Amino acid sequence: MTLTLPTPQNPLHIGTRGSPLAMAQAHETRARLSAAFNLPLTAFEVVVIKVTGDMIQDRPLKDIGGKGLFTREIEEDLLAGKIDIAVHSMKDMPTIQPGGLLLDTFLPREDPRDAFVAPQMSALDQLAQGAVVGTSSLRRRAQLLHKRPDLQVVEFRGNVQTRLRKLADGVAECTFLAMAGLNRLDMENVPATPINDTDMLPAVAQGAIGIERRAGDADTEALLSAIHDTPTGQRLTAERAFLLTLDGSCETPIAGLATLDGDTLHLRGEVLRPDGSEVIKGTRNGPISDGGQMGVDLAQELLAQAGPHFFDWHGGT
Ligand SMILES: NCc1[nH]cc(CCC(=O)O)c1CC(=O)O
Repeated sequence: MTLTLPTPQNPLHIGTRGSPLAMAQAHETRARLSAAFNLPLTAFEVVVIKVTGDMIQDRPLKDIGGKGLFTREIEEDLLAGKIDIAVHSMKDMPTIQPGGLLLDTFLPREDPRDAFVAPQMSALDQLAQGAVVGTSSLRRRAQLLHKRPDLQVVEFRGNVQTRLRKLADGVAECTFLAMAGLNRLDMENVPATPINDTDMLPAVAQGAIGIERRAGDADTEALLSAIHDTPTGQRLTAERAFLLTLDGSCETPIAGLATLDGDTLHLRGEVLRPDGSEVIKGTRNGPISDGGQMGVDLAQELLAQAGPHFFDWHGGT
């Protein structure tokens, strides 16, 4: 079977959200595909798709329906053939894809850590008693309150640029962003300090870009296999199995990170009560090929420790 390559006359359509970070990720995907097959950039066309999550900026995500809001329209266009691939931040992706779609291509992972972002400070312990911190992430909020119950957390939605503007306007004294986003947008001028993953365990899949395709589209499958990063895929297999077993939704603060050392995969995971009052953590080490099962096992261990009432929280505030 021969592979039909895209051409400027018949380009491959790359679907993405329109945020600056999403656009940077789509253009990175395009550059990698063009380089892998020695094709002109014009053999790939970036198609911007409006998604509900980007249009509603004034309400917390958990009130308007959570993660799927950033992907539904894009996945519909992919299934309808309006685009051929969709580029996503893996941390925003549900663990199960709609029928007919596969999400199994990953670009080399960026720095998975969170960054502490504040104009005058470089670490959390410099924040005064009772300081106001801005984040819309339930995970970051719970992790912060666990360490510093004195802090006041205010909702901070929007893309990287919006959040930096709120910080400049004095809405909060600091905020938290993924290092990956800052690096991909070349924002060296942002006052950001990476936080050790031992101090703040990142979200599952943070820093990883995933590319979704239609099942059965053999040409696209062959194209994507040329830019897939196997180590990133191995790490995400463990982290996403952990998330899936915990049934992670936007309402449950969950963190997880896998790292590789030779043939060994090391997985750390934690679940928190949203108010930060309790954290349950665990680790697994094993052969890389067991990553998925290690994710399941670790999640089951944490669920057993948490007991039936740990997750009894349904927003309200
Ligand atoms: N939820 C928004 C989102 N999705 C992915 C990233 C950052 C890039 C990444 O983790 O790949 C961000 C912004 C942030 O958390 O600062």
